[in-house]
Amino acid sequence: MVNRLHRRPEWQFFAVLPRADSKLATTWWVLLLARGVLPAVFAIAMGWLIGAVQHSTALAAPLTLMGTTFILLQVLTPMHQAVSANLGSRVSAYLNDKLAEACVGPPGIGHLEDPSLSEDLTVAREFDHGQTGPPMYLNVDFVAGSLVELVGGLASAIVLFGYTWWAPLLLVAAWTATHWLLRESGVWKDRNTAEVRSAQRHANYAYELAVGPDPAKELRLFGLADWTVQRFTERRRRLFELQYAATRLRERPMIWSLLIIAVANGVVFWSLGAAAIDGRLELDRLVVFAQVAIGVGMIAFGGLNWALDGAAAPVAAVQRLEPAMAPAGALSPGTLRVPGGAVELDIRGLSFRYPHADRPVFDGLDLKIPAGSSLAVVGQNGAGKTTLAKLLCRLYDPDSGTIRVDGSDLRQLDVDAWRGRVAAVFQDFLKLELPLRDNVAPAGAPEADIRAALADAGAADLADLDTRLATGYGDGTDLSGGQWQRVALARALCAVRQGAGLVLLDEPTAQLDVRGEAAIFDRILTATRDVTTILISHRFSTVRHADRICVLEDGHVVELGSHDELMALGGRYRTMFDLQAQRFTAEVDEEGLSYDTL
Ligand SMILES: Nc1ncnc2c1ncn2[C@@H]1O[C@H](COP(=O)(O)OP(=O)(O)OP(=O)(O)O)[C@@H](O)[C@H]1O
Repeated sequence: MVNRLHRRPEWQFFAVLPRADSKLATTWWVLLLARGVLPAVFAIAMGWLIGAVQHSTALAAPLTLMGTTFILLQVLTPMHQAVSANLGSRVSAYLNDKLAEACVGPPGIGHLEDPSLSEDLTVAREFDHGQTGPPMYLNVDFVAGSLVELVGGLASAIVLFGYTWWAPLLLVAAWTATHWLLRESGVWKDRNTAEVRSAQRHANYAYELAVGPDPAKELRLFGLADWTVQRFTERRRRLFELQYAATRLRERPMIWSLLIIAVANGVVFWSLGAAAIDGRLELDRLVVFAQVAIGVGMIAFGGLNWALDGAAAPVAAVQRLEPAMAPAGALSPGTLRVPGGAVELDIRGLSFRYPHADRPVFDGLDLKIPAGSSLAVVGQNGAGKTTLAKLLCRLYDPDSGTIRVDGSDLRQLDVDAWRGRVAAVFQDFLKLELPLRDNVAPAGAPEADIRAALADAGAADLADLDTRLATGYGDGTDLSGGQWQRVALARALCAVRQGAGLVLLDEPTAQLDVRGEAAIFDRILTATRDVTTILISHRFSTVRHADRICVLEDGHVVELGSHDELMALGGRYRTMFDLQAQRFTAEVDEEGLSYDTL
């Protein structure tokens, strides 16, 4: 029972408030309780004043109480609103931190590619985006307002006990019954179903398509602008339909609610009236009890309302994500470190399947890569080349089989220490909105190494090291696709200068022009000659320079050897090479530079 209560999103929301800011949360609760009880105090003060007038006693005390209560009612509301807005912002900041920790914390990346977590990730950002309701800084005030009503209703009920025990019980039961009867129409139920979350995610995606500068080009070019707007509108409409269905008032329970409330109030007010006529209830007490009897109705409008539902859902999503992401992105802990220099890799019986994927990418892969050698990996799209690079970086652990690094199982190595020994350029490499210097050496490196790495990548004159590589900043600039790729290459080459023993290059020259690629590739090979290099590429003009080439197919190595050996073999490699060669002719340009075409 207590556990179930703890798991409720509403509970999680209230538990987060003091964690976000304990002082503000305490102030928020104190103001909330004060605002809640003040209407009942005002009713008592009014009764007191009427009594004083009736009995001609001193008016100063009841008038002071009434005045003070009235002023407090006026003053505490804006104060509470300001505290709520502040607390809401703190809660957002707290949740953002938690979310960032949950995403960045795990050493692997399985949790970020796990489809079962992506919907919660969308809902979790609602406290900031406010796509389906008010954002957190507004919502905390709405929650406060509803709780003030709830406390007000309860305070009124307590005062009503002064009249008789059954009246408050009857009214509280009646007003609470409306909650129960209207629960099907109640917004705290059905608003965060998997269907709603999925609709929300689709709406979010459509929105990002519509506003992002990257998709903007092709959306326009392919005439998809209207389609995007339509998709966004449709998904939003679907979202609202689902929310409406979850929140619309159902007729029958509504009629029952009205009936119960009418009967309960009728009984209480009939009793109050009868007592007043019989002379059992003086006018001053009648005024107080009649006011609080009406006040009990506030219970119906307070508490579990849509604001609390909207505020609690993202909190609950963040709380769910925290424990779910850690195991999904976990890797077995290791402590070993490999000595410096080039590493030897020995892959045996490697099997791996992405979470929730129907089939494995590898199912018994064997491959040995001698220290200091270069290996090119070729194969059709989807053959598993990038996945192999991810496994070698230990972004995932294999399901079975081993990857041995200088004889040690990769799983037994200290993850951070191993990653310090690996340099990689992925197809979707990182573009940091930071100066060129930090893009080349995010963890810092001597300036001479940064400049040398840039020169090796053919980017010596690209920009000043302190130029920020991003538009949207006063001093920033953006680069072309090929220029960015040179920066990513420089980052890997700089890491080699800092002691990396394995370099993974996944289509490192895909965005370079043929001449740039030819000029740069020899320099890359020279810069990486003392380390183990794995090159993934569809460009056979670059692939042929590797010491050995391996052809991946269906998760297995189907051919392995030098360019000449594989050409002599006349198998897959030869076929792919010849196919590409037909489209190229060797050229010597006006400067006498021979493009290394096939
Ligand atoms: N995050 C993921 N979740 C599930 N499946 C994935 C994921 N990433 C890749 N895959 C699947 O794994 C297989 C191997 O993908 P991978 O990216 O390694 O191929 P690749 O050989 O690098 O392809 P390409 O030449 O197109 O870059 C593909 O079938 C792909 O659909």
